[in-house]
Amino acid sequence: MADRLRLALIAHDAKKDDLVQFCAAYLPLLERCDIVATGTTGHRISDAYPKLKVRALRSGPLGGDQQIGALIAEGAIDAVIFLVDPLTPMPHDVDVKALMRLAVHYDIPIALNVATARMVLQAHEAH
Ligand SMILES: O=C(CO)COP(=O)(O)O
Repeated sequence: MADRLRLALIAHDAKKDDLVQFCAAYLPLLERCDIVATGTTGHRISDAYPKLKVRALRSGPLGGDQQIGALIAEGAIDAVIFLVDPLTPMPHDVDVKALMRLAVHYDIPIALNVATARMVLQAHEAH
């Protein structure tokens, strides 16, 4: 693993506020991460926390999930926090599935809700 945690942050629309709030609790740790995010999520995080280093890719429905999947395949991501909305059908569901499939295949921790996201960052903090 690289010195700085290379963290992917993604949230569906109904979960973006939860992700912004979640990040508030881990700002010192997140300041030591290289964060990559899907477009709208990345801009929400950057606007809320200008000190964080966030690289915003395409919006999820326009290829952002696929870009993060490709980074996973290249070995460029250490962990994914992806707050998914289980109640809303998504036009880009296949892209979301593909990202999850690659995270599973490459054995990259992927947190799909806040409870697991806490565990992922706490495990990193403990190192
Ligand atoms: O749709 C998403 C993930 O599937 C998130 O994309 P945005 O961060 O661009 O909203």
